[in-house]
Amino acid sequence: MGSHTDSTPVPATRAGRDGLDALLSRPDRALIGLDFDGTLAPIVADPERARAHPDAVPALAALAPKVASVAVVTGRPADVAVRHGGFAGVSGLEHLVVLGHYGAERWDAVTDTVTAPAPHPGVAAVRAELLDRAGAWQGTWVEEKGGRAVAVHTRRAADPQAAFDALRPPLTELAARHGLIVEPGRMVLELRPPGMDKGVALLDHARSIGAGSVVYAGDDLGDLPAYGAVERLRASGVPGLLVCSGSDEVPELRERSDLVVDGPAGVVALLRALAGRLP
Ligand SMILES: O=P(O)(O)OC[C@H]1O[C@H](O[C@H]2O[C@H](CO)[C@@H](O)[C@H](O)[C@H]2O)[C@H](O)[C@@H](O)[C@@H]1O
Repeated sequence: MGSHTDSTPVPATRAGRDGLDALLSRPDRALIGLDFDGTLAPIVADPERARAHPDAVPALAALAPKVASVAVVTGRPADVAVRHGGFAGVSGLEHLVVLGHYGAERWDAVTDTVTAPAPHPGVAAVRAELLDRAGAWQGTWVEEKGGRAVAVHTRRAADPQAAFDALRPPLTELAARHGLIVEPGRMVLELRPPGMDKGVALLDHARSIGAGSVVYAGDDLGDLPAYGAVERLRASGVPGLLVCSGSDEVPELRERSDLVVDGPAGVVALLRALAGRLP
């Protein structure tokens, strides 16, 4: 694990230190990718009340003009992440990109528009079946994600992990019957279309801007493909730094990261430190 000092925390791995060095020496070629929930926004019991850490936008606005690109890569619909993040119309974030629905959607600050594919018909079908069963799983809550996915949350159940484990097989069967996949996350099982993930989204964006280095920070299982993308980039000679916004809920991410920080407050401190190190 990296240790925090007053300045930039030090990655625990050689690859991570190379990624950080590359960012600091050529910031104009650096891509900063950030997950939203659990990374920029503290986890809360009600997903509709999740908001970016109060210092996140100022830190991003200080860093973004100094690097090639800052992209928020999230499972949320892009417009929801923009609203909950407070990302629109911010000086310094004129070129922010939000890749929503695991990269299926894209919001560009410069135009303030979202581009998205047509909704998958399976989503309406599973939504109808889930609403039929409303109340069957006590304490769970169904999040409707703009007609493009539905997520069953168990955080507010009496035993969140037991509810998650019990629901996973029937939801996997339901998703498969309608051509969808289940995306497991922190006390959430999301039913969504296949074919896109955060790794594809991050890699496409990195290639489209010709990134010379990549930093990616995440906290959840859905971020593992983005970690994989950074590892692929490293293998092709593009240095990268994997940051874990630490929690006890997802050890898989912590184990693959170069640097663990203390949740969204730690991510914000890192962003601020990076901005402070760059001209
Ligand atoms: O890719 P992300 O930006 O991390 O989004 C993943 C899911 O995040 C949200 O759920 C998570 O955050 C909630 C609010 O803090 C929390 O209550 C829940 O337990 C977490 O799983 C969001 O509601 C989902 O739609 C996202 O897919």
